[in-house]
Amino acid sequence: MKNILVTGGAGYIGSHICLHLQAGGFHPIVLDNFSNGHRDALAADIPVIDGDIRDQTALDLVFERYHPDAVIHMAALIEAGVSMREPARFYDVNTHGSMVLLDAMRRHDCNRIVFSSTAAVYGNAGLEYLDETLPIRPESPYGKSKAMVETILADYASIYGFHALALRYFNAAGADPAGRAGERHDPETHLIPLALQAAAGLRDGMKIFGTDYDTPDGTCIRDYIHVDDLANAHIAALHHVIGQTDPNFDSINIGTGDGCSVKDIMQLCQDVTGRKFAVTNEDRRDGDPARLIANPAKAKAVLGWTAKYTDPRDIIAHAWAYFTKND
Ligand SMILES: NC(=O)c1ccc[n+]([C@@H]2O[C@H](COP(=O)([O-])OP(=O)(O)OC[C@H]3O[C@@H](n4cnc5c(N)ncnc54)[C@H](O)[C@@H]3O)[C@@H](O)[C@H]2O)c1
Ligand SMILES: O=c1ccn([C@@H]2O[C@H](COP(=O)(O)OP(=O)(O)O[C@H]3O[C@H](CO)[C@@H](O)[C@H](O)[C@H]3O)[C@@H](O)[C@H]2O)c(=O)[nH]1
Repeated sequence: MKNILVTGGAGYIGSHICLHLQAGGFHPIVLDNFSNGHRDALAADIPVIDGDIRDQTALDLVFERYHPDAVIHMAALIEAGVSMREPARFYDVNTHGSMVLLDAMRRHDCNRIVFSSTAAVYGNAGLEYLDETLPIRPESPYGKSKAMVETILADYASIYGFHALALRYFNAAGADPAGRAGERHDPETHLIPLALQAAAGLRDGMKIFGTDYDTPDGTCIRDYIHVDDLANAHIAALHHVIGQTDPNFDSINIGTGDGCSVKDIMQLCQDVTGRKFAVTNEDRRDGDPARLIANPAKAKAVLGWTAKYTDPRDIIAHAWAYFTKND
């Protein structure tokens, strides 16, 4: 059984990936500093180290004890909007933290890594679909902090012989279809969980950040990808980097290929939950690209992966089921 170090594994996406790793015959070991994660989001038999990716000593202990065969590196600060006000924290955790981790991997002869990148690296490309051949132009320090890690990984592949794959996720949403895990950010900033809180009467209503974008209804468009599909993509990615003979770096989009506007999501959340809530228009949020929709063809070609959940109603329904069970 292969040992897989999952940094940030106690977070939203990480906890779903751990479920899939265990089901897929891997042995996850989680390193998380619990700045945004939950111990009870993980099965009791998963070793969990409460530590920071910027802490060389903590990393040395983990590598010496568990000798991971590969790393899934998810630990990061995640909110593009916050990064517009506090860039230093994002470069420190996301970029510098990744370098400390990569150097621990080198010290301990572990050179296979799947990295959580983001659609935010594309910025405002002005195109209908985004594919991996486009030049990247991130708008926010968050997107830039991730783009820098992609650049570093490319050099570590060509110079140090790493096998590295960056998965550029579009907007993760939903919850484990069996209800074992879900999204629990506090404070919450993501669109769908906030709308579900509004549907449940836990907040007064929803604000739409920007209605004057160059999109059909004026609100931002995103490609919402089910967290269960995202977790499956990681299993495929892991098999890919573990099976690779020659060192390599590559970036692959993980999305559905379809987009929903903020207004679409407001309506769908009210339809799926059967509850109405107030929606008001606000100014734009800094750092938001108008439109992010994946061309998912490369994921299919290279990893044999495609999204199973293509109807956003299913994504919202799973998130709502988890929310109503746990709140
Ligand atoms: N949620 C999305 O839509 C989305 C989209 C694209 C990319 N991503 C990327 O996916 C990854 C996971 O995102 P998420 O939504 O699950 O976020 P999350 O905040 O739920 O998970 C991140 C985890 O990393 C941990 N962490 C943060 N800083 C750390 C540090 N210095 N050392 C150790 N652990 C640390 C947090 O405690 C948390 O458990 C992130 O890298 C994020 O940038 C997320
Ligand atoms: O109360 C709200 C919250 C969000 N939005 C809008 O909804 C869209 C989606 O926002 P959000 O759910 O916060 O996600 P993103 O800012 O698109 O970022 C997510 O998706 C990115 C990939 O596209 C990841 O890299 C990030 O980590 C992840 O937070 C954006 O246009 C926001 O302006 C609102 O209008 N009102």
